[in-house]
Amino acid sequence: MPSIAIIGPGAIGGTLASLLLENSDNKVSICARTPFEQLQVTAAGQTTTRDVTVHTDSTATSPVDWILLATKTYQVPQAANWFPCLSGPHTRIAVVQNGVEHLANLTPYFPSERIVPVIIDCPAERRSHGQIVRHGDVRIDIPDTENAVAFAKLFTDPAVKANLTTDWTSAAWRKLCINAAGAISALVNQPANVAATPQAAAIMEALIRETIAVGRAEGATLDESIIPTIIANAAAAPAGSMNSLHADLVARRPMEWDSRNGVIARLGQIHGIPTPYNQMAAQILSLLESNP
Ligand SMILES: NC(=O)C1=CN([C@@H]2O[C@H](COP(=O)(O)OP(=O)(O)OC[C@H]3O[C@@H](n4cnc5c(N)ncnc54)[C@H](OP(=O)(O)O)[C@@H]3O)[C@@H](O)[C@H]2O)C=CC1
Ligand SMILES: CC(C)(CO)C(=O)C(=O)O
Repeated sequence: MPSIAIIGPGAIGGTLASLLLENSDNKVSICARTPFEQLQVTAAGQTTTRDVTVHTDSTATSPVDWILLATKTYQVPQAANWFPCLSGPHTRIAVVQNGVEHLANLTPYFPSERIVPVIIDCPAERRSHGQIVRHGDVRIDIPDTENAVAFAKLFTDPAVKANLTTDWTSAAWRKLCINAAGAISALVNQPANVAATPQAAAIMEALIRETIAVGRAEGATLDESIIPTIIANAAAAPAGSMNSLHADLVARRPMEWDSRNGVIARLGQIHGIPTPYNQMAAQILSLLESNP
C-alpha cells in the first residue's frame, strides 16, 4: 500500500487527493494549514465526499512513500517545513504546480532523481477548506522516467490522463505560454474571454512571443502556431472563466506572478532576450498584490 501525503489540499491538491482515494490501495493523508474532516469534490455535476486524515502539525506525521506538493509556487519554502518528518531515504516527491522551475525549487530539499515534476491542466477551484470544484478532466504531463510511471500508477480513475513525455521541458513551456498570457485577466480583472477583444489579444500575443523566445533559449521546442490557439481557446472559454491567478487577485490572495511571468523576464535577462511585456505584467501584478 503506497503511503501518500498531499501538502496543499487546495484546488489541485484537493482534486488529486480525491482521485488518489479512488484507489483503495493508496494510504492517503493530507498536510494542511487549516484542519477539516471531509474532502468534498464536485466534478461533472457529481459530488464525492470522503472522510480524510488531515494533519496540521508536521510532528504528527511519519515518512511516506510519496509526497504530492500542490501548494502555490511561492509557498514552497514554508511548505518545506513538512519535508523532514515526511521524508525517508526512498521518499519521492511529485511537484504539481505551474511554471518551469519545479526542479530548481525542490532540489534544495530532495535529490533530483527523487523529484517528479508534474505539469497539470485541470481547471479547478477551492470553494472552502476541503470543498473543491473541478471543471474538467485531469491531464498531466510527466517525464518518461521510472518514478513518473510509478506516480501515474497511483491513479486508477479514468479522469486522470497521464502523458509520459521524453520532452518535459517543451510541455512545461507550452503550459507556461498559456499561463503567461493568462496574466491579462488579472491585469484587467476580466474573465478569460477578454481575449476576444483585439487589445487583449495583442497583449496576449506579445506575452506568448516572449515566452516562446525564452523557452526556446531554455531548450524547449515551441511552435508559433500555439499563439492563435491559446488566444482562441481563451476567447471561447465559458463566460466568467477564471484562471487561478485571476482567482487569487479577486480573492485578494498573493499571486504567482513571479513563476508565471517574472520567470520569463528573469531567464530572458540571462539569455539577453528582451521581455518587456512579461516584466511589466509581473511588476503590475506585484503592485496590485501589495495594494489590494
Ligand atoms: N487551480 C487551477 O485551476 C490550477 C492550478 N494550477 C497550479 O497548481 C498549483 C496549486 O494551485 P491551486 O491548487 O489552485 O492553489 P490553492 O491556493 O487552491 O491551493 C494551495 C493550497 O496549499 C495550501 N498551503 C499553502 N502553504 C501550505 C503549507 N505550508 N502547508 C500546508 N498547506 C499549505 C493552501 O492552504 P491555505 O488554505 O492555508 O492557504 C491551499 O490549500 C499552482 O502552481 C497553480 O498555478 C495548475 C493548473 C490549474
Ligand atoms: C490553464 C489553467 C487555467 C487551468 O489548467 C491554469 O493553469 C490555471 O488556472 O492556473
